[in-house]
Amino acid sequence: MLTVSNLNQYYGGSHILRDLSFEVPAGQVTCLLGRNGVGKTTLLRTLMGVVPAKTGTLTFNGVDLAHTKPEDRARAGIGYVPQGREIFSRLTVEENLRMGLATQPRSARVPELVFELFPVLRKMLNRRGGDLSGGQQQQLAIGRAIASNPKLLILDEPTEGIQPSIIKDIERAIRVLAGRPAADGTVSTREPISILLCEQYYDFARSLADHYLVMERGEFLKRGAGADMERDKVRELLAV
Ligand SMILES: Nc1ncnc2c1ncn2[C@@H]1O[C@H](COP(=O)(O)OP(=O)(O)OP(=O)(O)O)[C@@H](O)[C@H]1O
Repeated sequence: MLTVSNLNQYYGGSHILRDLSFEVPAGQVTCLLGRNGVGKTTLLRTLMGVVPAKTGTLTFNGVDLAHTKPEDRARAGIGYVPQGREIFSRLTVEENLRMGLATQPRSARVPELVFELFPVLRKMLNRRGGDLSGGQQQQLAIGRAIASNPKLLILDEPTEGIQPSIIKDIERAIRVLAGRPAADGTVSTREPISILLCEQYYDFARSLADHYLVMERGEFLKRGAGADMERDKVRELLAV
């Protein structure tokens, strides 16, 4: 479980994250929603240590990570799929996936799970990242994060600019990772991964969320159970 307390973040003089406290419960899907520019990406980058938090505490499974580097957080079991994917366009798919093994023992190999979730990546192992479609690159970015064997996976708008068929694949992958039953009723025997999913696509978030958080101007405007998103009129809160 990830526990965040009184987190504050600034860009220069702008107060971007305002005293945020929340939890990402183990083995569940927590969706972070909010309009453009409210601070979602800044929050995820702060959780990952890409930008250091100004104040606040952050513990992951009881370990204080607030003053650690991104690689330490990755080593602690936090995987990150950044907005815009940030794959290496000149490296092959296989080399990109192997980047995810950087925090693993030398003998580690790309887990079979990556190819089970995204079979297209196996077919394209020798292609350069830059030659893949946007949707395939998103699958590669998620695959790379899974290769690091995370206990918590943080995804920043994985559906942004992605075609519907690949959105379906990504949704299915998140379900499998979170230990939900597949369409045929089978359930993976793997330990479920906790998911923190930042999204603007309401229906996608709604279909996956155990919990939701709605952000506005660096604060949480509303939070609750995924099952209550309709009742709580979350869709209206995201409308421009
Ligand atoms: N590196 C930066 N330097 C200064 N200001 C920034 C920087 N990155 C983001 N901001 C500003 O911080 C605020 C929050 O941005 P952020 O990207 O976290 O929002 P967001 O909710 O993720 O939006 P989006 O959905 O568009 O990515 C915005 O006003 C943005 O202009």
